[in-house]
Amino acid sequence: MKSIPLLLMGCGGVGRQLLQHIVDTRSLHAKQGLLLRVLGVSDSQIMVIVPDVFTTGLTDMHLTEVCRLKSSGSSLQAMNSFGECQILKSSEVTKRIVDVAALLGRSTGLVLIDCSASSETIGILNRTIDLGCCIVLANKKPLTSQIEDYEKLVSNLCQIRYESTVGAGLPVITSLTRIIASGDTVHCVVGSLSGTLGYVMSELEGGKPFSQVVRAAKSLGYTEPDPRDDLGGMDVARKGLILARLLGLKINMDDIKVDSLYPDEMGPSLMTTEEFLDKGLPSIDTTIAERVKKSSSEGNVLRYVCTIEGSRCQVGLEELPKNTPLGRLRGSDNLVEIYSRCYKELPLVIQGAGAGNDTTAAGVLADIIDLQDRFP
Ligand SMILES: NC(=O)C1=CN([C@@H]2O[C@H](COP(=O)(O)OP(=O)(O)OC[C@H]3O[C@@H](n4cnc5c(N)ncnc54)[C@H](OP(=O)(O)O)[C@@H]3O)[C@@H](O)[C@H]2O)C=CC1
Ligand SMILES: N[C@@H](CC=O)C(=O)O
Repeated sequence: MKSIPLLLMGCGGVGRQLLQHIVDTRSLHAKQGLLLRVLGVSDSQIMVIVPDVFTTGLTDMHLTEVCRLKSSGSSLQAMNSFGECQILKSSEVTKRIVDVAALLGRSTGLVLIDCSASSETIGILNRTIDLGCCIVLANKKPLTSQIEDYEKLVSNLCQIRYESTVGAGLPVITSLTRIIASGDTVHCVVGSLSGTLGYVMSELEGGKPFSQVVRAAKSLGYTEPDPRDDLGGMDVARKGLILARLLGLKINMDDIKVDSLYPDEMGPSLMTTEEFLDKGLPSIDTTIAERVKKSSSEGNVLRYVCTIEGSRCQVGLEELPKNTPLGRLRGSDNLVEIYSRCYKELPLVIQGAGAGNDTTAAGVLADIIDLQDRFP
């Protein structure tokens, strides 16, 4: 049996669902000769880790308890009632991850998984890569900071997978990587890359208030921890930047034109997320409803579109005819059109659920399995 040791950073909606998928697919993976050995799990405060990282892993009972505690809002500290686990404070976590990476990187191998929504993980991901380990990301932030960090992270493509950062479980990165590897030239990528904004825009067409549909998107697990990341266009811009960099553009976030759906005075430095949801959003319900009504009266719909063409990447709200592929999009579906030498008149189209814990965690799990040849 091939054993793949894993360390997971981030135990929110996606991280917990990943643990659940790992437990649920034990017999499937055993038939394929694979054992996913979860050595440790961390959130922003605590890491739970096995003392012997060479041979053991957290049991399925441990993993289920981690999910139960985090879902109920409890601290992972309560895992200390399981004698077999070590509990580390956040100040001790980085050192332990690096120690484990140094021990396992060039022996059994290790996959460090980033299901956090933090930009603080960049340093540890880079050090882990240097120690010969693999990384799998759902978190877009490490890939969308300065170009030097991005180039370091992707310097050895055998060690990194990040499919879920764009399109959740959809094969967007894989498809583009294959097209590029074949020598085909990509001229343009255009699409709706936000499950949240896709859901919000199509629900608004039914006349529901903006504030209500944003709350629904949050409870369905589509939004970022702070939905302003979605509504302000930053989350789509990050996905656009990841795709643009994959296409070879040496650009940073500052080079992307981003349209926001909420005004500056509702920004994160001026109100909390709860204030934004309770007071900020309802105050713009009418403005947004009028915008939707106006576009509908002209036979159009509003869609939040990302376009990468030449050296330009831009994201923003566009009025599109109802009867176009993007105009027909419903719910959290993403749609990506890739125009290249081979896909010239008719693009390669990738469409499907683009957000949600289940599909995102499935994408992360598939990335882990895709790395299996790196393990002895
Ligand atoms: N939901 C979706 O549809 C998709 C999500 N993603 C990405 O997946 C990631 C996770 O999303 P989601 O699960 O919804 O987010 P959540 O906010 O539910 O979870 C984030 C988790 O990360 C933990 N965390 C924060 N900082 C750190 C840190 N420095 N080290 C370790 N853990 C940390 C948080 O800890 P604590 O619990 O203590 O707060 C929390 O457990 C995000 O980056 C998101 O962009 C990508 C594609 C789709
Ligand atoms: N908040 C994101 C989740 C996936 O990246 C979205 O709505 O698409």
